[in-house]
Amino acid sequence: MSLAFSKMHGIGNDFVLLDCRRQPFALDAAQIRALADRHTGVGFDQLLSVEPARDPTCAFYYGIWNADGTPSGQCGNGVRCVAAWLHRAGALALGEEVRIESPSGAVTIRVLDPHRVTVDMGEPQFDPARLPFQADGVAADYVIDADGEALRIGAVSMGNPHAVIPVSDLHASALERLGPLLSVHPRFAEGVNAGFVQAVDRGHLRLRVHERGAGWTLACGTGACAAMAVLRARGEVDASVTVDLPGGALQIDWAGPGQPLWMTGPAAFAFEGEWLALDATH
Ligand SMILES: N[C@@H](CCC[C@H](N)C(=O)O)C(=O)O
Repeated sequence: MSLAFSKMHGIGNDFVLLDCRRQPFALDAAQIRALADRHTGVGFDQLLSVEPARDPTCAFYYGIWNADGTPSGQCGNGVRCVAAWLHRAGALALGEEVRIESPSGAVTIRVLDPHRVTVDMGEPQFDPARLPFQADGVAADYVIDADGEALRIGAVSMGNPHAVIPVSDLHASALERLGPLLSVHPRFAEGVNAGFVQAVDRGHLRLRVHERGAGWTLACGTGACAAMAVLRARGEVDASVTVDLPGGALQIDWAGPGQPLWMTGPAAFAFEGEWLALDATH
């Protein structure tokens, strides 16, 4: 048996997207890892499925799995690709605002042009229990032990867990060690996406993210939302910020508590394909 797929990316964070609107998603973790293999499979940071909605107020549901086969609750670059894919499939008009359902709840999407999408990602959640992150209560920053080193981090959920670490040098060699170490830090019971952020000015950030389940990626959409939200909650950035990631830039807008956060950026098609090794993985 074979599996038809679309290969897409959002500023270099790459995806295999499956059309599961008529047949249910049926891959197990071993098959996801085989499909994710960049030498013997197709290769992706995340696998996305587009499925019928479970929530009647939403038009579709999308599932998210990391390259290591683990599920996630949210994917910022992925949801823009889902929106562009729905538009190309004729299921979403340009400019139409539609709610779609992620594993962590509904978001609202709008396709601005066939390759640019804006998304209401909901309100950032700072309660440590939402990540989950082991801490006594909500704080602007937390000190955690990373291999004997005391690190100051922010923690926020965008539907998935994020640690945000302000740094003065995004290319410091210590980050290569700290990213993988933080992603599996024991205070984050379900792992965490570790974002290292350098503030250029109040409207401009630079960011690198070591993603839970995928490693260093060229971009992380929820990571950009998380970095902006943490610095905005501290009063260090304005309500509209450009976040530069290794693969490109995202626009993040958040007025503050009680308001939704908007993420705007590109979504690109690479190719359509058919994976022929579906049965060979078992
Ligand atoms: N690349 C994504 C986030 C994907 C999921 C993440 N690795 C997790 O496990 O939560 C994005 O663009 O947000």
